[in-house]
Amino acid sequence: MHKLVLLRHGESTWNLDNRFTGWTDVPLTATGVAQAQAAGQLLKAEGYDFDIAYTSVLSRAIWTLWHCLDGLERTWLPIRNDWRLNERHYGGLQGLNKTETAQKYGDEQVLVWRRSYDVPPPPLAADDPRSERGDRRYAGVDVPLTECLKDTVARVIPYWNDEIAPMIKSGQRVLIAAHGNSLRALIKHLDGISDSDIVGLNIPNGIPLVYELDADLKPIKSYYLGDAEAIAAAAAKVASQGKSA
Ligand SMILES: O=C(O)[C@H](O)COP(=O)(O)O
Repeated sequence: MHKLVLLRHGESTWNLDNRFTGWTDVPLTATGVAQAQAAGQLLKAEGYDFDIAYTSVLSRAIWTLWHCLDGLERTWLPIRNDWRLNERHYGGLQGLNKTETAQKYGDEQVLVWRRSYDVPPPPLAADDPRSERGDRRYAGVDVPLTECLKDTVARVIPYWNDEIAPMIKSGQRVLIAAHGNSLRALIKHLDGISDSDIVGLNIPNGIPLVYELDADLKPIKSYYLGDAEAIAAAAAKVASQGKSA
């Protein structure tokens, strides 16, 4: 049996402001730092240890991983960064307030943009100053102008299959610090969640999610570490972020 731990980054400044973030590179808040440290300490207290960690190329996930590894007393572990673990690209919504967007376009439209499997938000124009094209960390990458979850699945799962899954199968204990929607993409794949049911999956910030996997990496069970009520409340809060009132 293998154990895989998934961790959504701690609260970011744009989580706090309730803004669509996507590939925008925003920092953690003090709360986000504390969540990441606490996640590491909790993992340590529960007896978890790791051999390698994966994260995206976005600072909020990277710092979450660093603080978590600090809490775990494992700052020396090897880390692999890859853009394919980045948050889903939120297109022209990046930077907009989620409540204001719902007031303008309606709750239903915002739910479609946030949670539908195959409807992307409106794209950024290629010359929009918000575009990450030209950012040197993406040299050689066909930087998207928007993505639906299906597009995110199409980059996360090849990375999982080619890089992370073989590592786990070889016996390495893996920690992944990533983002709400890149983790939703991975969880959809692991748990075989349908395109319609994935709409209801919301991942709270900074709480370790453990997957127990069989030899073929099929989930045996999965669970968050920590207080179940607080975790359910945090997930419900994420779900409601795109509502007009
Ligand atoms: O990119 C963002 O805005 C968040 O990290 C995830 O947002 P969502 O829960 O609205 O998809």
